[in-house]
Amino acid sequence: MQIRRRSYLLGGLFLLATNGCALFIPWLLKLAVESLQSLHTAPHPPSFYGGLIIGAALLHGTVRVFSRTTLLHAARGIEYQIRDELYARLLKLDQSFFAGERTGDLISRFSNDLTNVRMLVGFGVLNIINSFVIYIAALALMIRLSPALTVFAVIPFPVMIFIVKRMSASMFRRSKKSQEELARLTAAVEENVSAAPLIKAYCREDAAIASFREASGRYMASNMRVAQLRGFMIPVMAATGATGTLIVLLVGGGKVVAGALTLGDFVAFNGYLAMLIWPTIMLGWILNLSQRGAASMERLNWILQAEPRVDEPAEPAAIAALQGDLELRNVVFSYGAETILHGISLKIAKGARLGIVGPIGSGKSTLVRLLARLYRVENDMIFIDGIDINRISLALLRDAIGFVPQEGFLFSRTIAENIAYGKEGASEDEIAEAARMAGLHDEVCRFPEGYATLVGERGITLSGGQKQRTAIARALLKDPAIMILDDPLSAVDAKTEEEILANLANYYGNRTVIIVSHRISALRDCDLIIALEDGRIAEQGSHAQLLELGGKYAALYREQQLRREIEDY
Ligand SMILES: Nc1ncnc2c1ncn2[C@@H]1O[C@H](COP(=O)(O)OP(=O)(O)OP(=O)(O)O)[C@@H](O)[C@H]1O
Repeated sequence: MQIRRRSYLLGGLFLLATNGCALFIPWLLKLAVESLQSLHTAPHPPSFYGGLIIGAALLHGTVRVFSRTTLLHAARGIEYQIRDELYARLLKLDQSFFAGERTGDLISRFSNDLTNVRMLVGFGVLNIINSFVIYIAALALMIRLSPALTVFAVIPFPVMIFIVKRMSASMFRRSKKSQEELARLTAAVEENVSAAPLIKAYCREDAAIASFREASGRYMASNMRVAQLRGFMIPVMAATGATGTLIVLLVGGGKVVAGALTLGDFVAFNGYLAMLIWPTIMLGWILNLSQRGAASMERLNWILQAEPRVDEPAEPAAIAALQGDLELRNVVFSYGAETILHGISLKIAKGARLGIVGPIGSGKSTLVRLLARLYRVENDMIFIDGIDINRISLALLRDAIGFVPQEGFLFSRTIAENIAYGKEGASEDEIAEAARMAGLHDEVCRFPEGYATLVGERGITLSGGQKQRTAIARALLKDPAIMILDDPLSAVDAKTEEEILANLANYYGNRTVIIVSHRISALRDCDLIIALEDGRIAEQGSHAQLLELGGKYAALYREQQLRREIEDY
């Protein structure tokens, strides 16, 4: 990450100038008091120093604005940069990463954690420099005015350092816990908003409110623990700082009365001591900011350093495009400890159609996800055009595949924009043609605003079947060499599914097509059908061959036929 060194350097210089002006003022006060004490012998009248004090104060205010804006802008710049890098990294990560994460937690890293880091690199840095400069300079000037009085003034400092040290570890733990609770709360909000219809349908509002209240209570309690500690720290710091002032007033006042210290020096000394009070109070705040910032940076680094399990090939095969010749050689796969696919081998020639059928959880979706390399595939298992899939650049591979998942995602945009997502700059005709092939066109035309109808949160809610067909149209528009349809019409009835698939058959041409479906009627025309069972190919062949085999496929077909006849009747 590029740190904005120039801005920080400039901001630092402005801060030095700001502090220079501030430190000059007590010294001018000293000279003003001395001039008041000896009106006739002093080189300048008190009004002269009064004018200088006003000038220094004005300059101080002006430079202060520059110092703050420069440093705070730099912090905004860093925040912007980290946000960009986070987003880019998220887009690089694959399904295995997202499967293990809660969306709300990721969102909270983008909002809350990023704000904490910005506060640290902005206000935090600003106050650290400020405190450092003030401490060094004010102490040096105090020593110059009266070394003995300075010793009395700094008596409370070891106490303060002790308090800070004792509390910092505890503050870090409490801050981190509070951030984690906020992430959980964000995740709960996100989940409950998405699941609102489900919660209502099952009359679980009370339970949802109770569990949310519990999460919210935990967040509040963790924040209270942070606030308690901070609330304790700030007054303790302020009190110890004020003790210094009290000691100085007692000892210094005595010195002035005894004639061991001039009134001007005493006034200036108090001015410098007063300048130490604010940075001392800020010490606790800076500490808290650093702890929060460090904890947040740790959470952000966790994303920034996450490596995709599906990575780009070190030496991609030098090919311009894929044709769609597929071969699986003994494909084995597991998400975790349990093996999901056990040695799947098959060949699908370019332009052929493969149908996949099988009971729930038999591994159908897993198999097609691997073909699009959505999960990590071992070497020498999947080949496209004779090239190991791991040697094909991800952009080329994904470009060649039109993947329609079981639950297609729709953006909160118009139907046209959702379909056109498959092809940048698609014309209206192309969009309508894709929708027509997906059996969606007529329904879209019936919407008052046609293709300009907004869907999702800001617009109408499409039915499950309409959503699925929008996703199909999007994939069709992409014009891929390999089309993968993972049970894309489960939300429409068998007859409509057949009609749409028959329509799509005109489009397939010499594309390689893989269709997963629970309904055998949807796969009848495939060149090859595999019946999966527990991650293994139980039966394979054409529809006719499988019927002839008289196995599970044939039994399932008869059952589905019978059910349909009953439904039709
Ligand atoms: N992301 C995942 N992480 C862990 N396990 C998973 C994941 N996705 C699927 N599984 C498990 O892998 C097995 C196969 O799932 P898969 O979705 O491939 O089956 P399927 O045949 O497509 O089922 P369905 O007909 O319900 O779509 C199941 O036991 C499932 O629980």
